Parts: sequence; structure tokens; C-alpha cells
Amino acid sequence: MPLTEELQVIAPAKLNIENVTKDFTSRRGTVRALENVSLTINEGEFVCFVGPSGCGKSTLLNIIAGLETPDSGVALMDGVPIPGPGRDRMMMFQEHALFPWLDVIGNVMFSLKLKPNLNDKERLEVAKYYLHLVKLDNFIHANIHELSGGMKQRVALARALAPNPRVLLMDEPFAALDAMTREQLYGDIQAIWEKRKKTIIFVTHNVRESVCLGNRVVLFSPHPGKIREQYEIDLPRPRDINSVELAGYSVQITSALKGYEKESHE
Ligand SMILES: Nc1ncnc2c1ncn2[C@@H]1O[C@H](COP(=O)(O)OP(=O)(O)OP(=O)(O)O)[C@@H](O)[C@H]1O
Repeated sequence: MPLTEELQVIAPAKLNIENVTKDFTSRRGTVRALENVSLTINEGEFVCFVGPSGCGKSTLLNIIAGLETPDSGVALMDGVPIPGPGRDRMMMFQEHALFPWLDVIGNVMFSLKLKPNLNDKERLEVAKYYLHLVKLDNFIHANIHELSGGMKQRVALARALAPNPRVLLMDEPFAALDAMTREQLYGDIQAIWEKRKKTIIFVTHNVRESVCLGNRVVLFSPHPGKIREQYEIDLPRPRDINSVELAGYSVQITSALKGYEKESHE
């Protein structure tokens, strides 16, 4: 396959979550992680899931990734039930989970093993392209332990993008980073989303972060996990997390969130 074809922008996917319920049973009993959750995510949308701990955000992300299956209901990608994990949906976590025995480019090339049609030279070129996209051109041969937390997350992002997925799933990817590093990454992820046209689902506890990044913020509440509210974020990009307009949305969403927390303690 010519490299230009491999690197081209591919059509992002549409996701439909229809009446999904998911229980987990352990020695402590059964928890309803999601109850009757329905949601449509359009092609190329950037959607953030927000809500208190235990409201099922990660469970829904894992169902879309194909790592969990619903007990009832269905998760569809472009109208087809999600059969399991696949390179069309790549995941990025809070912990970078990079391989310490491989250097930076080795880690990105590793995820290209999912692409058997590429030879080693092509894998190298593709990995370099994505490391350039995340601004790590000067670190391709660095060891993982030499990198800062932000740089490690950049490698993890390049690794998730490299198989050219149609959906990028991000589970609190910036939660462990300091504020300055996070702000740089907010700018970069918005630029990458505009350039690569992925459908992105981004899970966070941070309301401001969700407003800064999402076209839409989906608010969950726990026990059982449900979608309570959705907010369209109509702000121009690139967005500045410290802007007054952004703060307006954050205040509104935070006050709804506090209301659910109060309800759950009554
Ligand atoms: N594998 C599992 N086994 C048992 N219980 C689970 C499992 N995965 C999730 N749960 C439970 O399901 C509920 C939803 O968990 P989930 O991780 O989806 O929530 P979350 O909103 O992502 O939380 P957090 O923000 O803390 O990551 C929680 O009560 C959690 O304890």
C-alpha cells in the first residue's frame, strides 16, 4: 500500500448506544454500572463524558472499545454491533502503559503491528509522521524513562493514532499532568482532531477540561449510571481554558453536577 494512502484522513465513525445496561457482580454484591443508556455520537464529533466517580463513564468507553459487552442493549458502530476490540477504535489511558524496553519510535511502531499490510520501512515512516504530529520529532530515539509525564502521554497519543483509527477513546488521559502541561495538550489535541477528523470520546472529572475540548458534554450520574444532561458547547476553536465564555458553561455544568451529588446523599 502506498504510504500516502495509509496516512490519508479516513472517514470518522458514527456510534449508537441503544438502551445499554451493564451490571458487575463481585463478592460485595451487584453494581449497576449503566442503566438504559442511549446516546448517538456523530461522525467526527468530539464528545466528553463527565460525572462523579462510579457513574459508568469508563464502562461505556470500554463497551465502545469492545473490551466489555452490555448485558442488554447494543453498541453500534456505523450501524453494526461492535464485535470486540479493533484497530478502528484505539484507546488512550491515564497511565501511559508504554513499553519501557522500547524507545519512543519503537513504542509507536509496536501499535502498527496491528497493520499487517505495512512493511518495516513503512511502519517507521508512519510512526515518524505521528511523532511529528505530537511534536516529538527530536525524541524519537529517547528512552521512555527519560521523558516527562506530558511527553509520555504524547507518545501514548501517537501510538493510539498510528493505526489510523476511526474513533479515539481517551480515559482521563491528562489527569496526572500538571496544569501547564495539560494546557499545551488541550491546544494540541484540538489541532490534531481538526487535522485528522476522528470521532473522539474523552472521559474526564474536570468540567472545564470537558468544555474546553468537547463539541458536546454528556453528564452522567451514579447508582445506577445514567445520562442526566447534555450540553452543546458552541464556542470557537482553538479554545482557551481560562476564557470567560468557557467559565460560563463550566459554572452551569458544575452546578448540575453538584445537584446530582446532593440527590445521591439524600
Ligand atoms: N470489572 C468490574 N468489576 C466490578 N465492578 C466494576 C467493574 N468495573 C466497574 N465496576 C463498577 O461499576 C461502576 C461504574 O464504574 P466505572 O469505572 O465505569 O465508573 P467511572 O464513572 O468511570 O468512575 P471513575 O471516574 O472513578 O473512573 C462502579 O461502581 C465500579 O465500581
